[in-house]
Amino acid sequence: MADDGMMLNMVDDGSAFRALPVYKGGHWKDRLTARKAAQHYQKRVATQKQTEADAARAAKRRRVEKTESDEAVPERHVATTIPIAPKPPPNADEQPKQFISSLFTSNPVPKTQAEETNAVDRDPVMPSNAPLDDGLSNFTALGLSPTLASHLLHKMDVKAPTAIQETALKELLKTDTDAFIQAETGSGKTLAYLLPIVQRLMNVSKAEQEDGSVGRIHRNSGLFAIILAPTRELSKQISVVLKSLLRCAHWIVPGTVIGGEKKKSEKARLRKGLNILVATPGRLYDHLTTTKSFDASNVRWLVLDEGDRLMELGFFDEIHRIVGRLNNAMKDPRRKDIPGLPTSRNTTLCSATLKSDVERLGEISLKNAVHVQAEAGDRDDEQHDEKEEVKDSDKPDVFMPPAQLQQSYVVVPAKMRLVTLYAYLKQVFAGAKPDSKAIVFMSCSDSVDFHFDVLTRTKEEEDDDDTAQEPSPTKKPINRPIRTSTTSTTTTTPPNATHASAPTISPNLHVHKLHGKLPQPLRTATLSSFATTPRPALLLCTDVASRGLDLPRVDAVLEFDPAFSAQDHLHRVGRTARAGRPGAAAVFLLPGPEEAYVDVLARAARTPPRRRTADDVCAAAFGPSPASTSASASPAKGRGPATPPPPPPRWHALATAYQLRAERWALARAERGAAARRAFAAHVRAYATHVAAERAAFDLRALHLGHLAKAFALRERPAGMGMGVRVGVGAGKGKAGGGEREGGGKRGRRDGERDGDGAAAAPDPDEARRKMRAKMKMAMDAASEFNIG
Ligand SMILES: Nc1ncnc2c1ncn2[C@@H]1O[C@H](COP(=O)(O)OP(=O)(O)OP(=O)(O)O)[C@@H](O)[C@H]1O
Repeated sequence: MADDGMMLNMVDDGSAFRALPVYKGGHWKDRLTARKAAQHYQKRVATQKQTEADAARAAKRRRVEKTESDEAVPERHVATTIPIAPKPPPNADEQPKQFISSLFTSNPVPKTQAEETNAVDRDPVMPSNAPLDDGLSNFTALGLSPTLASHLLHKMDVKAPTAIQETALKELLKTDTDAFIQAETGSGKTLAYLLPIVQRLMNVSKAEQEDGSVGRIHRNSGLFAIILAPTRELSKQISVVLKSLLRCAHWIVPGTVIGGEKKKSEKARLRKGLNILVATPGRLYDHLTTTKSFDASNVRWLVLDEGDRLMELGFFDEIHRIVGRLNNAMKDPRRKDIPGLPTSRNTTLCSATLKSDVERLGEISLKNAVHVQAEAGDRDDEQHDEKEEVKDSDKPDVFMPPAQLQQSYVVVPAKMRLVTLYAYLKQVFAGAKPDSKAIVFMSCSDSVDFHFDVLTRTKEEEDDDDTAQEPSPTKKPINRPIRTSTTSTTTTTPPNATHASAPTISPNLHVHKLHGKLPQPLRTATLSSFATTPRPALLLCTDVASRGLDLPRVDAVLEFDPAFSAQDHLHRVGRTARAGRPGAAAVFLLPGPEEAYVDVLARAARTPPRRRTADDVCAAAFGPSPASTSASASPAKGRGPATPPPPPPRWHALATAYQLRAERWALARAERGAAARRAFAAHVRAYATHVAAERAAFDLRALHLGHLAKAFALRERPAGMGMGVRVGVGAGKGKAGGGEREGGGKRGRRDGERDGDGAAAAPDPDEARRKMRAKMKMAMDAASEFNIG
């Protein structure tokens, strides 16, 4: 059954009193569609006016009747007699009926208003994570050797330290201490903990050259530092930075054990000897317990990078055991006393946040740690014991995005999400630099797959679509190999046409997708392609790419689906505006309860986020209305409507045409429809997993599934999804209010948050949500999918 967004296109009965715009160029079907959409819009406005006039006349008649007779008409009866739609004309049956995809009707009214600050030009903001260019801070002044400083400058293009690097070098180069490094995204935390370690190991070798008292470090001198990262991707990234740093100290040998290859080769590497090891916790613990040749007795530094992520992925127990083993290893008789290196082991914990789970990690790994932060004001009391750390954490989390990041939110009705995504991306890449990149975050893998296919559908698929008027489940599927990147589709639309058919996002765009269900080698190849392509590139991904990944030249981040928590949001938007570069981030919000999320955004922003609407984005992307469509018509003389309804803006037709093409494409092949339905169902399930503090903004019961289906190029809400999801009465009006419900609305009233657990199995909704969120994470980006060793 069509939802209320699907309107029957009534046959033109000749009542149109205003010439329709003439559409030129493009495919004939799209021109037809655009024309029908315009007709439909005019008819709807006329019908609305007629309905209002009829209602007014009926009310007047009733008032007159009431005064003439004591028989009053009951109010509710009156209500049902008001015509809600015009009767079809007598010859309607002779005309072909067509469903018109009405994107612009029955959309909820946004609650938020454009802020005045939107209109004001904001002062340029100084980047908060940029290298310091005050002329005072340079690496040699902070204690780095000229060799290392020159290597940074000439080989790594790192001229001056960032604020966190400056503080870390001051604290960690000369003193032996545990440290908790906390700084915003993209501020250079990796070099902040690597530089002191590398410099001190280089100093040891220097001492040997001067007085011959210490043997120069070589691969068999011992393992001095271990860096633990939560995922393979992050470990590899750290390893790349470390290797490029050590090109000026080639005798210091780095290595990795992160799984994904035969353990035998890792064992061989460990046996050969390494000085600095990058590892994932599971794999490291495995080697600590099973690899006999693995000697950890000389370890002087343990770094726990991305502490919050380590905890989220459940590595607490492994790290606890690793710390215990390393403590024991310090008493090993094989331990060498090397002047210049710390006598006991120093541990550094890096985390963007100071949440309680990170504190737990600190409790088991840190002792009298210094708190290394970029802002001087936050370092008043630098010496903390573990208890003091816990006290500090009682203050609100001060994790903020980089100051130069421009944040905005776009209020997008559910039905318009797909077309607005397309329009938004068109805008991002219009006139962008040739190597500009953008990332779009989605809530689940199925949604990423679906949107990747929709945005990159090929000409061949579109042609296939053109021949299909109806769904054809019997057609053989096109054998599309698994691909994670492709060039955006080209269409037959001539560049200067009147845009009856949707143009491409950008002719040279290289589109990628990344999520946890893809095999590891594909993920690695995709990331590498996205990072290195010289063309404009787009990455559609889940939260697999939200933490720690340092992808170059990302100018824009779009949260197509809002993050599951404010913390996740900050990590996601932190993929842009790195190391002082500019960046923009936007999040799509549905009109209604979701707009409450603006408060969460504002709390996690240094300046209030700007507000835009789907109309703003689409109008800008599809082009402004031509003068002919905005000119006001002269009032009609005599009886009849005093003012003709304004014609729709031209972009309505273009947006509608885009939507219809996507729908036709999805309907044309059974496998595409199935993918769309899968994405829809997974999206709705993911929707139920927002953290408790933000759940009010993401109320599953307020979700209009019929409208949302359109965002997945479906013409109606898929029936019988079996998601265990129920949508409440408030979920849009629909006919008789019953069309929106899964399972006829007779299921439990609060089962929206459950995923097939059944009501009895999940008595505590919070617990159920937590479980479901954990499940979603596992399905999207969690440890199992990273194959963490
Ligand atoms: N002093 C510097 N000057 C210029 N660029 C730098 C400097 N230090 C680091 N960078 C660059 O900044 C980028 C971000 O660094 P890094 O990944 O270490 O940040 P981070 O703080 O760990 O971010 P996240 O919290 O997102 O993991 C990298 O591309 C790195 O090469």
